[in-house]
Amino acid sequence: MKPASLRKYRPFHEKFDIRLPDRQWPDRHIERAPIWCSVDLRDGNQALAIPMNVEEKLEYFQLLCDIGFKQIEIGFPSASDTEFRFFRRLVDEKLIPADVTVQCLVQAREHLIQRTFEALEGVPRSIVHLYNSTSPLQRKVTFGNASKEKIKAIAVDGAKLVRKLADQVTDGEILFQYSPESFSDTELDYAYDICKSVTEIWGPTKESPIILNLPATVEWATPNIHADMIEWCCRQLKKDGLRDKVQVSLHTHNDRGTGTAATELAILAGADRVEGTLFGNGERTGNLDLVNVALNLNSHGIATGLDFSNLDEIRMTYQRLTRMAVHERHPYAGELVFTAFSGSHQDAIKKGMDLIDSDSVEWAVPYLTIDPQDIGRNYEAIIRINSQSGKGGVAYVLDREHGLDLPKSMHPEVGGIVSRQADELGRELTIEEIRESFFNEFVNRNAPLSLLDHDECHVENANAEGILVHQRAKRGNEYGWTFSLSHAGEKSVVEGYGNGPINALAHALEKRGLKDFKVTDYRSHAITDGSAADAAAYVQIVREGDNRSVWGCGLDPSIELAGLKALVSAYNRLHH
Ligand SMILES: CC(=O)SCCNC(=O)CCNC(=O)[C@H](O)C(C)(C)COP(=O)(O)OP(=O)(O)OC[C@H]1O[C@@H](n2cnc3c(N)ncnc32)[C@H](O)[C@@H]1OP(=O)(O)O
Ligand SMILES: CC(C)C(=O)C(=O)O
Ligand SMILES: [Mg+2]
Repeated sequence: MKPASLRKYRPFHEKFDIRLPDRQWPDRHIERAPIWCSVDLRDGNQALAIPMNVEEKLEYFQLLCDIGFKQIEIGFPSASDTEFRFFRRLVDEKLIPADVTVQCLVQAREHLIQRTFEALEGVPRSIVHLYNSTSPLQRKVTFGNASKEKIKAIAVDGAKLVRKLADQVTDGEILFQYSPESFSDTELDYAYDICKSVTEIWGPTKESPIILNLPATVEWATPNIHADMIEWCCRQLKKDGLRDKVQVSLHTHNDRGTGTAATELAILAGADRVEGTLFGNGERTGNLDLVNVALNLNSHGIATGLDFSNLDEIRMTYQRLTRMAVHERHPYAGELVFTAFSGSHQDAIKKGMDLIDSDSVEWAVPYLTIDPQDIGRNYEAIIRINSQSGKGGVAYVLDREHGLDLPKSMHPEVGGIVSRQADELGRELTIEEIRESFFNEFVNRNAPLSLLDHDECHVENANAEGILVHQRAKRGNEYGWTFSLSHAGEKSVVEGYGNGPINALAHALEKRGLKDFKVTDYRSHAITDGSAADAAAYVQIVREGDNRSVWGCGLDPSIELAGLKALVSAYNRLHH
């Protein structure tokens, strides 16, 4: 026997008896974006503890227009004076762009419909969105055991009144939309029957279609059931010769956390239009997040007509006006969604970003579904360093932020030191702290050994004509340098020979009895980030005896001196 806490919920198949064995949606692909309609100013606004005031709604409306929405549900003008005044401000101050259609929601009730048409005076083009609730639960609970006929009559009477008042409008075009609210738990054939009756009253044509909005007012079921319901309705419309006269619209909520999935599957099932809000604001767990669905489409190369290239700014405006927060892990918009802390993710992202930099057209960076730059995010935040981070991430930050392109075999040594520091501090390190940690440990170290000066050695030699000329001192293939050194406070000037200055310095140290190492690796590069130093050099030495290897780094405007400083740094790290 199930516990009472489970017995009170009915199994899926008892609650949703939808039979569609030859469903087509699972094998389809989304090939183009739906028509978008923002319901932020209505469904979003009605869910706020402090609904937006008129000025805030005006700013939000502008934001939606800037993003590119062409259909915007601006509110419920018959519901309150604020709603009415907001709408009139839009109309009277001519704030509605010519290519934007505003939509007004109204319950199928006479006085509210009348008032809505008063608000519509002088609007060039609008959608009157009529609704009434249809599910068995709402019929029983909200409407006191109202019969199916009675509920259908509410819709039919409302549709007739809307038709009549629209016919009297002479200064604007009125489009029609009907929602059987609570469609998601209404008997399908009954919901469709009401929709069909409303459609017949409104008499749509191919050129002037109506919108049937089929809301998942509450998300009761899995997304596949929602998709089946939508496909079933689309098929019925086709059978009745209405499919091309009706735009099928989706309006999902997110009670089970699958609003986005439900919408995407229902687009596959044939829907033409999608209603939702920015970042999914709305009743309870919210409406569909339009940003999420649109950017999902973008991530498969589908144009949406919506511009989220400055998503951070949009998010901040949204937060200010709604007083809602967007979670750090919210798809696309969250502060942390393009950030990796963990070592293996950082390693893969760094490798992917390096390849993208060089020659690729196709986005192929592990762990990142889209290029953060598409939505105005920069690469800075992609990799952040804490104790979970690895060498790849540290190298990435030093490279991206400080222009230091460390040799690969140097990464483990640097990564180990930086992530130990993060572990000790028990927190994330800032970009500056990472730089400081690297500089303190690896760069231009000058104790116990320091290089005070260096110069090329020259000698006077007689040329073929017997004239004395000044020439580089040379032994075989090796040139000579003099180095002014200080070791543990003791100064000396030593000559050294080598095929380059680094080997010559190693030779000079050998002559001073300080050489217990071999130079095993060297690389240098120009620094492109415009910092004071222009060249970076990295030298690895290995101690003869215990084989301990260390890297050092030198920074200097002269690439030659940068190399010498790198060797001195490595020496000092080995002898610290
Ligand atoms: C799923 C959705 O998001 S639907 C949109 C919901 N949005 C809003 O409600 C925001 C704006 N709403 C409002 O300001 C108000 O609710 C109004 C102005 C629309 C209506 O307010 P009121 O008339 O005071 O009533 P209230 O909202 O409490 O409605 C309850 C009554 O309306 C009835 N009702 C609801 N819809 C309908 C309808 N389409 N036809 C007839 N009666 C209806 C209910 O049965 C209930 O009747 P009862 O009082 O006899 O039990
Ligand atoms: C009014 C309707 C469309 C609604 O918001 C819903 O059903 O969720
Ligand atoms: Mg809703």
